[in-house]
Parts: sequence; C-alpha cells; structure tokens
Amino acid sequence: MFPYNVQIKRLEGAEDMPLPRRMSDQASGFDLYAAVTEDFVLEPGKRTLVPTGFAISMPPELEAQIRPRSGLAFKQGITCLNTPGTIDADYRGEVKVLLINLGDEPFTIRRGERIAQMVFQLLPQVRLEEVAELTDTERGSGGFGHTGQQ
Ligand SMILES: O=c1ccn([C@H]2C[C@H](O)[C@@H](COP(=O)(O)OP(=O)(O)OP(=O)(O)O)O2)c(=O)[nH]1
Ligand SMILES: [Mg+2]
Repeated sequence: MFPYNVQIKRLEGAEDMPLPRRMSDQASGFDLYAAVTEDFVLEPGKRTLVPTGFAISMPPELEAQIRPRSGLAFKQGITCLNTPGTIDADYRGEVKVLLINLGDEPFTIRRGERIAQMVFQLLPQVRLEEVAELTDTERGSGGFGHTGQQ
C-alpha cells in the first residue's frame, strides 16, 4: 500500500521534534512542525523562512510540495509565499517553509507548531525536444480567457 520509501533524517538540534505526520489515515499531506529555537513573531506583510529540523531523500520519480494549511490561512492569513514549494528529489538540505503573514495581526511561530504540509507527487520523467513547428490544435494560441467568462 505504501510503495515509495522516503528517507528522513533529523538534523542536529531537532532530536526532540516530531517527524512530519499525517493527521488522518488518508490525509494527503504530512504536517510540518516549526523547528524555530525561540518564538518568532511574523508581522503582517512580512515573510520568513521557517526551519523544520529534517532533510529527506526520495526516489527520483517523486517530488514533494510544501503547501499551506487552510486553517492558518483562513483564520490568520498565514500562507506559503511560494506555494506550492518545490522540494527536488536531489535536495538534501533542510526542508524549510516560506511563510508570509497576509493577515492583520502579528502571528507567533512557536517550536513544535504545525505550520504547513508536505505532499508527495509522482513526477513524469520529461525531456524537452526542440522542434521547428508544433502540432495544430483547435485552441491554437488562444488563452487567458479567450473562451469567455461563462
Ligand atoms: O518551500 C521550499 C522550496 C524549496 N526548498 C528547497 C528544496 C528545493 O529543492 C530547493 C530549491 O527550491 P527551488 O527550485 O524552488 O528554488 P530556486 O530559487 O530555483 O533555487 P535553486 O537554484 O537552488 O534550485 O530549496 C525548501 O526547502 N522549501
Ligand atoms: Mg530551482
């Protein structure tokens, strides 16, 4: 049922941190815990890179996405600035979460709080092939709302 093994390594100073965790059996995301060493106040309109205290290694056909938690976004305006954040399969550094406060109030990031979630995705292996002409389609180059609003 779980065919993809992803290795996870706790980083120095994060021995006490919970590992990313699914909060229900079939949750898409593993919730990520802030590994800040002290409380950090994120003022409205500001952004910060939050450590998680771990690094991962996954098979090349996977990527991981860092996504916001909707509760934090709805209640406090806290989201990921670069959502979805991309964790490349060959990245071995600490997974970090780029949070921004789009709310009206300062938001305190505390160690051990769940601040985002990590979703693994299958990534098709693609190589780009340069050509002089592309195939024709009905849409052609129409886009950006060319079919109208309704
Ligand atoms: O939310 C994020 C986004 C990225 N990363 C790490 C893992 C990822 O593999 C690496 C590079 O991310 P990305 O490709 O998005 O950033 P870049 O600006 O293109 O940096 P690089 O030139 O290092 O690829 O940074 C995170 O830890 N959290
Ligand atoms: Mg990159």
